[in-house]
Amino acid sequence: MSENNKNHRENWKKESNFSAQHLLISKRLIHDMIALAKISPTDTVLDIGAGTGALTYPLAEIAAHVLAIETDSAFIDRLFSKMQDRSNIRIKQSDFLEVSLPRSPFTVVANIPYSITTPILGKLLDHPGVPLQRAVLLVEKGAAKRFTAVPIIDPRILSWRMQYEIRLVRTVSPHHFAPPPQVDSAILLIQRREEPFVLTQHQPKFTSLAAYGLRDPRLPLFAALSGVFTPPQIARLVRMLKVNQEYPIGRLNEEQWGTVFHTMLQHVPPHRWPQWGKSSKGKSKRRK
Ligand SMILES: C[S@@+](CC[C@H](N)C(=O)[O-])C[C@H]1O[C@@H](n2cnc3c(N)ncnc32)[C@H](O)[C@@H]1O
Repeated sequence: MSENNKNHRENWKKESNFSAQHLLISKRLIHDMIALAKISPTDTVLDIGAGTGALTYPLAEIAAHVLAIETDSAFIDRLFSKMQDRSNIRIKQSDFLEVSLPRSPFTVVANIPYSITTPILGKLLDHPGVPLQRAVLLVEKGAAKRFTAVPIIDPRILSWRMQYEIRLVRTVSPHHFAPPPQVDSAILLIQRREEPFVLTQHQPKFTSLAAYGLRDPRLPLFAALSGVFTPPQIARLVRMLKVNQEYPIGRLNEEQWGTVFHTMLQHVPPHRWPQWGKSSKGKSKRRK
C-alpha cells in the first residue's frame, strides 16, 4: 500500500449512508465496458463509485493509473484488502462531487451511483477545459435516453453535446447487478469530439445562446432568435441551416447550432449576445 493511500485511508473514516449499491456481477459486461473505453497503457482512468472493485482491478491491469473513488467505508476496506501490491491503484474515500479532477487527460469507466447521475455528468462535462477524453458509464436507461435525445431541448445537454459525442450503446438488464436494481440500465459512451462544434474558450457564450434560444423549444426560429439577429440575418441564417423560418428551434442538431453560434460571433455585435443568467428569462438585450 502506498503512503498516499495509507494517508487517505486514515484521513477518511467517515461513514456513509448511500443506498443503491448495485454491484456489477457480469464479467462480460465489465469486459465490454473496458473494451469500449479503448484504454492504452499510458492512460489514467477514474472509477467513480468503485464499490468492491469490480471495474477497478481489471482496469488496473491495462491502464497506467486508476483512481478509485468511493464513499462507503466498508467498501474502502475491501478495496484496500484486495489491492495487494498493485501500485497503480489509488483509492480515495470521498464524495466524487468534491474531488479535484486530474489536470491531464483522463478516461472514466464506472458504474456510477444513479442518484447523482446529472451532477456527475455536470462535473465531467460542464467545463470543456476538464481534460476528459472518454467515459463509459452505466446509468439508468431513462437518463441515458435523456442525454442522447433527439431533438435536443435541454440547453445544458446541448452544450455538452457540442463538445462530446454521447451515445447509448445498449440497454443492460437488472440481472447484471447484485442486488438487481428496479430499473433497466444502459451503457453510455461519451467521447470528446476531435473537432468540437464550439471551441472550448467560447463555451460560456454558447451556453448563454443555447439557454436563450431554447427558452421555449417549440418557438419557430425567427421568433426564438429575434432578440439576437435582425430579420435579414435570420433569413440568411435559415438558408444556411437548410430549414425555413418556421422551423422549431428545438429541432436543430449540434451542427446547426454550431452554424447559429458562429454566425452570431461573426455578424452580431457583442452587446446583442445573450448573457448568462438573463437568457433563460428571455431578457437578452433586444434590437429596437
Ligand atoms: C452502483 S454502485 C457500483 C459499485 C461498483 N463500481 C460495481 O460496479 O460493482 C455505486 C457505488 O457508488 C458509491 N457512491 C455513492 N455515492 C457516491 C459519491 N458521491 N461519490 C463516490 N462514490 C459514491 C456507492 O457506495 C456504491 O459503491
